[in-house]
Amino acid sequence: MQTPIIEATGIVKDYGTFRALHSVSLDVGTGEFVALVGPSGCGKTSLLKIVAGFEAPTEGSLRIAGADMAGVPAAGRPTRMVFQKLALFPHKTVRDNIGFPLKLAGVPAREADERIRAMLALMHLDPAYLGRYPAQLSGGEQQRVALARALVSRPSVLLLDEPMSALDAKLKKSLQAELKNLHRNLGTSFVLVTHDLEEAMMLADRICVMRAGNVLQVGTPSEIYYSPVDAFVAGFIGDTNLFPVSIARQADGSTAFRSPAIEAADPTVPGDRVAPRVAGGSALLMVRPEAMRFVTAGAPAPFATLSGVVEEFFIKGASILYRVRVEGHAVPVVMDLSGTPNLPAQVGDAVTVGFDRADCFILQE
Ligand SMILES: Nc1ncnc2c1ncn2[C@@H]1O[C@H](COP(=O)(O)OP(=O)(O)OP(=O)(O)O)[C@@H](O)[C@H]1O
Repeated sequence: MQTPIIEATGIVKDYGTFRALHSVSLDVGTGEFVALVGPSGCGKTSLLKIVAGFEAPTEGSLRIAGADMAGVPAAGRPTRMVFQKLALFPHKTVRDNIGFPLKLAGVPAREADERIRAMLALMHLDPAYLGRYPAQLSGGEQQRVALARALVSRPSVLLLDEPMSALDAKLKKSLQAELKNLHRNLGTSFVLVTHDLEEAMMLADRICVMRAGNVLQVGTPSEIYYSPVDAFVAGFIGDTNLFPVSIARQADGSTAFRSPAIEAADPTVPGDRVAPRVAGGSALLMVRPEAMRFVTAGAPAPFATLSGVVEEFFIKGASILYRVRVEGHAVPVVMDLSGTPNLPAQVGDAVTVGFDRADCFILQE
């Protein structure tokens, strides 16, 4: 990570007797894009509001750009926040909405006009919109105006609280692309709260997974997806296979596993394919659905196999999702379609499913 712009250390937040954040620590690098994800009520918005200065932490320290933020009001911080629910002034035009922070800062009219127009162009909004009121814009356009207003004062950090959740799928896609471009071009650090995991994976340099007021894991999308710290993170970030196994750690750092459903000549995985907290005894063997394949005659033998019967399948455009019943469990298998209409298996077919050692990861139950 580059030099941190945000350093949140041991942040506790109590609302009355309810503790919403339990000693949360998170650093965000200068120019970095971090997504906060986690189930509803886990404390994402509380953390964002503490960074923005809309809530004070009960305990802990927050530094932004090296300065302690204790007692610094929201307006005095180098941060701006964009909310899920639009916070545009309904009775002000687009020009006055975007220009509002500049007016507060006493920026001369001519410079303000130039900056407002530059923001409009950056957000791909027509200058003819300057005289319109928010109600005369689509939801996506309103969010672009809200982004323009947040960015016009050139903050070091942009805080985004589910800015796209009220938009339809198509608008959402275009605004996501816009955000990615903005981030690339501006050098501003972004912290995005989102429920949409695909969005987090697509946009963020690092993802912070929270649960019940705690940070469970912070990592790149690939670390979170392929090396989750526990079964909760694994299941939260995408569909996955979690096979119950009994394990024994070996002297050389590798781990041997046993499962009645899985056949393998040498059932061991290297130490780097085991989550740090895993001890011995029972554990879960994770294999992502797209790392599983049907075993066919003549193809190289996989590391391990399971036998079952195809229960159902769904064609999802370029790929196909199979659910294979193995000893009472439905095992998801996702494969790319080869471009032919011939499917690799039909419902009711007996199949052998295989996967490679490099695609295994062992987690605590
Ligand atoms: N002002 C408040 N007073 C009392 N409790 C609050 C207040 N704000 C939030 N909470 C509680 O704190 C917890 C965390 O809320 P927060 O809004 O930070 O969660 P979240 O992860 O952003 O949730 P969501 O994804 O649903 O927006 C929740 O249980 C919520 O009910």
